[in-house]
Amino acid sequence: MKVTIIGSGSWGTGIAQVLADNHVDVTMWGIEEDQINDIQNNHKNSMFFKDVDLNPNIKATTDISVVNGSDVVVLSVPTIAIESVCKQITPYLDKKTIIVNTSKGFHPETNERMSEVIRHSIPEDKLSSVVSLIGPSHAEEVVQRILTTISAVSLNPEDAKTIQKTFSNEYFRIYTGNDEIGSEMGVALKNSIAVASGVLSGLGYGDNTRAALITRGIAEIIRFGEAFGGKRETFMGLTGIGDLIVTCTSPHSRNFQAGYEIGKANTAQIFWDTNKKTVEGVRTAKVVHELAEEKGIEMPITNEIYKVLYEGKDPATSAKDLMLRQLKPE
Ligand SMILES: NC(=O)C1=CN([C@@H]2O[C@H](COP(=O)(O)OP(=O)(O)OC[C@H]3O[C@@H](n4cnc5c(N)ncnc54)[C@H](O)[C@@H]3O)[C@@H](O)[C@H]2O)C=CC1
Ligand SMILES: O=C(CO)COP(=O)(O)O
Repeated sequence: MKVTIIGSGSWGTGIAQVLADNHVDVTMWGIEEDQINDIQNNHKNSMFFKDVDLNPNIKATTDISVVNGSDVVVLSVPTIAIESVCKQITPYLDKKTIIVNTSKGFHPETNERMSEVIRHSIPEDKLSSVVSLIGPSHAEEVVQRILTTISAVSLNPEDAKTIQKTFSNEYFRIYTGNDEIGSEMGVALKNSIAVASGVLSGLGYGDNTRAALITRGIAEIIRFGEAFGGKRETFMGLTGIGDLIVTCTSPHSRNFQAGYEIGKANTAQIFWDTNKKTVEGVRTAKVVHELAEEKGIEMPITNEIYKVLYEGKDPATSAKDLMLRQLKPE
């Protein structure tokens, strides 16, 4: 089995570590020469994981023709880059290939889910199917082989099983699923709630507040996901509540970190002025706000985060407004 990983960032490196540990022939492709050289020559990706030794069998290159002959191609770039990397790899796909999506969010203009974007960007004769490999998994922990479970979700059950077998080992356990809509909605929407979790911590609120946010957050994720065809039970699994918990509670989460700085400063301007990291929940809040308005879905937390990020509302007022909304039964 030959696997190529597109993207040499944080999650691509986590995935490569798992595959190399499983004795899979794995090569990372990336555009950042420093990172690629670091991985190939020093077996490190120091930009993201200073003190972590990578499996020395991970190969890395800036030559896109490495995609040739791959049985599986894993896409580990931010959602804004998915369509363009699909177009870049297409000439080098020489058979029906399983494309593994690991990105969490929506297309920046069409608002499509990631599997939809990939199916629209890669011709049918080069695509076996799309498998979304998603769930609660901070790369910082996976590279250190900390026990992790996530899901291989696909409309093609055979390809989902292939990915399950290829990635599973004693520290990385993969379940399979077929609710593509519910799973991809769950992992996308949790990022905006994680920004809100960081904001609340930055404002100085505590554990009661976070528990309230996670509980009411999953309620609005379910309302939104069901309206688009996701199954309710999916949101109770790894790609729903599982990913919501890890992102809302972990200091590793860049969504949480971004929210924390916004809460501490009591303004999102600090984010727009300084952020250089991949923070998917910010754009997702905009997409979800727009789609929810169109469909008339009640999304109070996401809407407040949208107002903080895009309308200059101060987070302290947002938090109070959420508490003082019309009272209702749970
Ligand atoms: N970091 C994590 O723990 C996890 C991240 N994810 C998801 O994975 C996706 C990628 O995130 P990270 O790896 O964390 O981001 P990152 O910022 O650490 O790395 C992104 C990589 O994509 C590359 N890239 C960006 N635009 C590109 C383009 N046009 N062509 C080629 N390469 C390009 C960058 O050079 C970089 O190597 C996101 O959607 C994120 O939500 C999912 C699970 C865990
Ligand atoms: O999706 C993730 C963990 O499951 C990573 O979260 P962040 O993008 O917030 O770091």
